[in-house]
Amino acid sequence: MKKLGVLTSGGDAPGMNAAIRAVVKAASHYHVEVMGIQVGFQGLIDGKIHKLTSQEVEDIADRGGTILKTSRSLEFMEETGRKKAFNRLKDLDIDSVIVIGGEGSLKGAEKLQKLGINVVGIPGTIDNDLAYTDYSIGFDTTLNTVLECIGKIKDTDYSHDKTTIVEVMGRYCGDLALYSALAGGGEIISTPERPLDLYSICSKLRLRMSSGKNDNLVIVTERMYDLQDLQHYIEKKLNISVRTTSLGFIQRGGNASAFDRVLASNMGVKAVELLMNGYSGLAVGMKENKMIHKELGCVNSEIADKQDKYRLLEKLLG
Ligand SMILES: Nc1ncnc2c1ncn2[C@@H]1O[C@H](COP(=O)(O)OP(=O)(O)OP(=O)(O)O)[C@@H](O)[C@H]1O
Ligand SMILES: O=P(O)(O)OC[C@H]1O[C@](O)(CO)[C@@H](O)[C@@H]1O
Ligand SMILES: [Mg+2]
Repeated sequence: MKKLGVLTSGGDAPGMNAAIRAVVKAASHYHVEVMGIQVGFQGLIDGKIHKLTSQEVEDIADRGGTILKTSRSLEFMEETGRKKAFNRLKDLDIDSVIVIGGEGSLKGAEKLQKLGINVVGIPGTIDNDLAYTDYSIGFDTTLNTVLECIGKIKDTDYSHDKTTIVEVMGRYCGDLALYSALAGGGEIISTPERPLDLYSICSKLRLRMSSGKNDNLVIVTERMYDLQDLQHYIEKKLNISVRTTSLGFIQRGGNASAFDRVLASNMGVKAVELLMNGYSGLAVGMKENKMIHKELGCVNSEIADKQDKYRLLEKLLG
């Protein structure tokens, strides 16, 4: 490896900074120069690239967001944009790039690799929607933020005997809702993997109310319902008053959890080591507590099997 570029892309995720730190530290261990590519693939196209020093990343492991900034680049989706990005790398003699981002970013990484750059991807997204890895960087921190918020909502729900609908992020993946419920943060959940229709949500609520539980938390993944319609439907059907909270961007910020920092550190170092050993076109991940790597082409098509987790949930929620 001659010179390494690193970028963050897609939604920011807590732990991305810890991954950047690990990449820079590991590269410096092998005496490889690292260039920080600002603002994701768009910054690469625009040439926003500077040398990243060990000093610059010394104190960033805990910080949420990404010091490199990020973007969703429409231009990189086009071949002409990607060609510009490729030329920027060639001009600066950067032969290898580490892409930290979600499933979209790893698709972008695969395309960059096909242009002849050595590329390794690191999964960084709060959505945890990459099936090849048990966890992506950011998911654990966000899950903890969601649980903290839900805990607060539950206090007021209990005091007023109220039902609340809480909408969490995840794009088309229900993991944030699923794991929140597994951790005791919700009694009724609806996710893209196991969607409930309005009628079923009311039936479940009715059952809980008939057993004397009048403060109930319905946790749903974003983009599944018009929240106002859902609230009004339940209110009318069950003759109760319902509150609705969409947790929004509070979920994406905040200091990275210890888990995410350690995961990011492992992944950052592993990505550099793969490149040092001549590998390319791979994404690093974690499966059953072990670091793994897979071909970028495969990671993008793998579908997650969540059966076990949903079976566990059935036993917990009854
Ligand atoms: N098929 C693709 N080809 C080339 N580039 C892509 C492709 N899909 C996504 N990208 C690039 O990756 C960027 C980020 O993708 P996306 O918006 O899907 O976020 P993500 O990486 O999945 O992260 P998150 O879901 O956490 O926000 C896109 O804006 C685009 O620049
Ligand atoms: O920041 P934006 O572009 O509004 O994206 C929001 C999306 O990003 C995520 O926070 C992370 O992918 C999703 O959960 C959410 O759907
Ligand atoms: Mg995504």
